[in-house]
Amino acid sequence: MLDIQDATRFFGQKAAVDRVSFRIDGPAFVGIIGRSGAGKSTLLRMMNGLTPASSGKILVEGRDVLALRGAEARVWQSDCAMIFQQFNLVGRMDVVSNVLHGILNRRSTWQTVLNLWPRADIVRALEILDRLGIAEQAPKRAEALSGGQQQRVAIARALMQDPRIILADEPIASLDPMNAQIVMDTLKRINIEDGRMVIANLHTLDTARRYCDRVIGMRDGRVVFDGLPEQLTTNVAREIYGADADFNESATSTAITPDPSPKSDKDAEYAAQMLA
Ligand SMILES: Nc1ncnc2c1ncn2[C@@H]1O[C@H](COP(=O)(O)OP(=O)(O)OP(=O)(O)O)[C@@H](O)[C@H]1O
Repeated sequence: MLDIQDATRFFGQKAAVDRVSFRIDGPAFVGIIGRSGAGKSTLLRMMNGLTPASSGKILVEGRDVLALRGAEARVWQSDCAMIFQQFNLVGRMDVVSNVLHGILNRRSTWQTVLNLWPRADIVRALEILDRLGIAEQAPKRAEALSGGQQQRVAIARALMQDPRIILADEPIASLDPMNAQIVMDTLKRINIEDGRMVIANLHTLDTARRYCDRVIGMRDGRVVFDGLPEQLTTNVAREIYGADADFNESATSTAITPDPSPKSDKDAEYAAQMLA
């Protein structure tokens, strides 16, 4: 379904992404790991057209999405929704409007300016929020929510697009362990229940092992590992990170320790559901 062939991106003389090739056939949950500057974000941004490629192809069902322009490129962008570390919500806007922004490019300018949305779209946005356990937050300003709740709103906004692929760039890097788990569980659930492919840049090995069907390791713009989570041994990780013998995995851990004061009862309830 997704076939990346020699994807390359130069910034000046430096190849941030250097002849990356891999293929993902089904709706897998794929993690991309590697140290800071390895090229993970650039690769994800190339996939959905935010960063143009210098060369290479990204074929989706045989069509090179790197070559798409104008309306076709926008259709592709809504087919592969992106989630960011900093959520990228409009903080002063209410939650449901943020979710509706997922389909902003399907609206006319005057409808957008007047903030007019068809009832069916509003109902769908509320249904998605309900599915993610945050329906009661719908009328609140996005900036009033906890980080974990904001990331779930960002996931809801992505789902509003009804994408085939969700690209998540360090989706839990700004979250505490409990909220990180809720967000990862949410992405996993969407992957399994909806059959949407998820590709997530992750900075912690235990998260990659726990949630991913496949892990891709990048170093200096190149793919240096592509395998199953159980093949991601400490030695392999050391190679990917270019670390020396005292490389300590626990430094990258997001292991959950019981949180005696969850941010809200709803969060705790949602976590319990997810963990059940
Ligand atoms: N817009 C840009 N202009 C110039 N150089 C860039 C730009 N974006 C990324 N780079 C460079 O490309 C390389 C890869 O960066 P990238 O952000 O893709 O890495 P990363 O693995 O996602 O790292 P991090 O985890 O820190 O985000 C880095 O050397 C970075 O400095």
